[in-house]
Amino acid sequence: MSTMQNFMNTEDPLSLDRIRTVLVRLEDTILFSLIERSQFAHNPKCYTKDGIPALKEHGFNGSWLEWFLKETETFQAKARRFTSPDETPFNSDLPPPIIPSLQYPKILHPNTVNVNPSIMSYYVHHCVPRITQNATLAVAAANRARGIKGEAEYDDDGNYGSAATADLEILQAMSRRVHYGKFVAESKFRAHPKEFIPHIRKPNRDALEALIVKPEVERALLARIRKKAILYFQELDMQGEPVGGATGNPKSEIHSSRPKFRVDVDAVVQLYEMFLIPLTKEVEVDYLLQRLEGLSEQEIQALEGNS
Ligand SMILES: C=C(O[C@@H]1C=C(C(=O)O)C=C[C@H]1O)C(=O)O
Repeated sequence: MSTMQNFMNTEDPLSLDRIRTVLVRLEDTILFSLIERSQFAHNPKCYTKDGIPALKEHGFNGSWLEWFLKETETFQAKARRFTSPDETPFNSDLPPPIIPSLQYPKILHPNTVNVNPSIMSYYVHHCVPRITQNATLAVAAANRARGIKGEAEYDDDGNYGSAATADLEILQAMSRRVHYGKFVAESKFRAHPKEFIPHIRKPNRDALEALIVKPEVERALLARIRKKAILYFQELDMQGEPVGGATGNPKSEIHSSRPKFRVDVDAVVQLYEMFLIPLTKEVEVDYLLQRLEGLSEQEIQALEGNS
């Protein structure tokens, strides 16, 4: 489903149920992109400023991933990706679209909320090492078999382009997911503006968070993510039988009781529980704190009267 269908072809773009279906669909995008990235080793030199010396020779002063992101977002900006209110770029100095922007309905209040630097930092330092563990250990074993020991090329398989392509899919999907919190916040605000306005006028993050948090939705989400991760990540052999799991087939040479997973299931549940959900709530509160900016006292009172 294209971004446009989220806004242009729906009678109620701020229906909380509709917004939540977008978040559910993004779960699949994120999980399958994590599977793609998990095929390649950590390749830590792709994430450090001087990891790939050729970049500086080509005038870029950043990491391989940052270069990949800048080049990709530059093209996407020309193709008007970032005129959509649900896309938030990691780079700021991007060119304008070469074709006219689509006329999206004015749904969100003008805002400057962009938490992509936090997404990038968490992804590079906490996510990549964990989701690439299987491939990294396989590269290390292959290197040891060739007599390469210790630090030398320990967790590098040279797949810098393929790994960065998967990194971008994950980063842009996580960014979309987290910044969708703006639509969630707008929907909740419009439903009960009178409840929110006092805590925006006199900024109170805790009070605003108490108004937006839905523990039952979070519990259901985490249970769903664990089920999806177990289903999507389990390794199957050519016959579609679980690898490493008890198959019940006496001929199977694999009788260990622990199935093998391409990506660590707990890592993905924690990605949501420890990072994506908390950051989405931060985005909701950050957005709400900007929700009255530019409105006259009369406009604010009209909002209060409408609730
Ligand atoms: C996104 C929402 O707001 C909050 C954030 C959630 C999340 O990040 O998954 C889930 C429930 C709420 O605590 C929502 O209400 O759906």
